[in-house]
Amino acid sequence: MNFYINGEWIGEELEKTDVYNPATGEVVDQVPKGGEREARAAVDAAHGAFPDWAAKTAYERSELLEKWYALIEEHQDELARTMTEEQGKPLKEASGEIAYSNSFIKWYAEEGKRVYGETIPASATDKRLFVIKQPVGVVAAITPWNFPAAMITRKLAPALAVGCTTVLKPSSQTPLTALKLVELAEQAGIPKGVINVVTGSSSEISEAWQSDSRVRKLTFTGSTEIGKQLMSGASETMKKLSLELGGHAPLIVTSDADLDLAAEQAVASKFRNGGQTCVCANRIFVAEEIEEAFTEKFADAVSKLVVGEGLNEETDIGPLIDEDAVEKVMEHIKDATEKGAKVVVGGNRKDGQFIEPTVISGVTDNMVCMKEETFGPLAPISTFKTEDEAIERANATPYGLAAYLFTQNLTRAIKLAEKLDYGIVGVNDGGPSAAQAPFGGWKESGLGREGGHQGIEEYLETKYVSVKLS
Ligand SMILES: NC(=O)c1ccc[n+]([C@@H]2O[C@H](COP(=O)([O-])OP(=O)(O)OC[C@H]3O[C@@H](n4cnc5c(N)ncnc54)[C@H](O)[C@@H]3O)[C@@H](O)[C@H]2O)c1
Ligand SMILES: O=C[C@H](O)CS(=O)(=O)O
Repeated sequence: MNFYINGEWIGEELEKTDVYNPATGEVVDQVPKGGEREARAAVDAAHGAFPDWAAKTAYERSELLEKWYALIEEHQDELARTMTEEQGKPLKEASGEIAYSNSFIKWYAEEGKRVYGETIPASATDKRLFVIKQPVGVVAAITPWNFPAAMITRKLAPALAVGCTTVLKPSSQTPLTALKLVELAEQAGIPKGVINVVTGSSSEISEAWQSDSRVRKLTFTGSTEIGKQLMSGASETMKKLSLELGGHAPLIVTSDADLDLAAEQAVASKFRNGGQTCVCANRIFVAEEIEEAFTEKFADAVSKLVVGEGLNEETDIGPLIDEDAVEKVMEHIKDATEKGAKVVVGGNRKDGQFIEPTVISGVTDNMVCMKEETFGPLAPISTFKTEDEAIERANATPYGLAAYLFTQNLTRAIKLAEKLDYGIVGVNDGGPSAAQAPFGGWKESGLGREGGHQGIEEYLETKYVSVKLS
């Protein structure tokens, strides 16, 4: 597949990069290896298209987003298959992600029509004070491999809804889903230059965009390490920033939790996308008096998860994205067991890039898996004696994206949720993410929000207008 700049599919003449199927190692397709020249051409296109796109009414832009939404619905199966082939997640999850990604388009097609300003009572009779909201301008978006559709529409939908134009660099490991989404945007009639996609050298492309003063917003989803680099680069031209970064979610099971629900939701949170999800439960804290009962239920459910190629209907756990990811998970397991943790389920690497869904118990905070984002199918269980201990340990991390809490006591739920230093807290809910709600992290998990009415503010500038009457 080629990439898309100013309404043209180009890149045929460029060197190509292979896109691999992580389940089989086979080459699925190739994409052009773009660089600085293509990155600048994309900004030229977006900058040129901005005035006309911003001048449309929110209703006109909404109609085009709705057409895009309808085409994605129509092509959901094809998109899901493409995602599974390039990212590895089970087809049922890929279909779910397409629907989730499309929900952002639907939500922001409407939300764009509700960008309100305000009037402010003046302190002088000959003045009128107004606040208006205007689109930021050209937006650069850089996205990760683990959610090849949702991480893109979670940015493009609000940006387009308010009149911004965009340049996008998807992960070089999973560019095909992004390119197919943009094919459908073109078919929907979204004008040339409004969406531009470049595949290729991350550093060359992002450096070109960071240094270009015409790019007024950088929105990045990925690791905290890269996010910090981009934050620094964006400061050169004072771009608005949205950073959706790494997570290290605690999942706390209190003594009065519904253990069947807690086990079910812990499996859902931990093993979605094979654990390669920023809001996955990474550390499971269980009240010591119910450790045995919870671990039995949780381990029993984990032992039933089917590992295999994502295109097989019965698969629950697909491959990890690459060899580095496999080695990281196996290192976390090795480190923990060498320090005294016990393998309750799994623990072994299978052929290729597959790892058995793994549960370890007797975990202590000196183990690497309790300090670093594992990003794979490893569930470490550690016990706690008091709620204060659980909260203190849960918060003892530079990350602050998602946290989970299981209790049947409403007062306890509210009080503990308020004490967790995280941007997202699931109470008896392992899957809180939704287009209508603000998704984002505290501390080193990021800046800004995606989703909800908060998510549209990221693409708007506020302007205060003071009128002195004659
Ligand atoms: N908070 C969230 O919403 C969220 C969502 C998904 C993933 N993540 C995080 O992303 C990470 C996994 O994704 P990943 O491996 O793709 O992350 P990554 O940071 O390695 O890459 C993310 C994107 O940045 C690009 N990139 C890599 N190096 C770059 C550089 N030097 N300059 C500019 N761009 C560069 C990559 O090509 C990719 O497109 C995990 O830490 C996960 O927690 C966070
Ligand atoms: O991996 C990160 C995604 O943002 C997770 S979610 O699908 O939005 O919950």
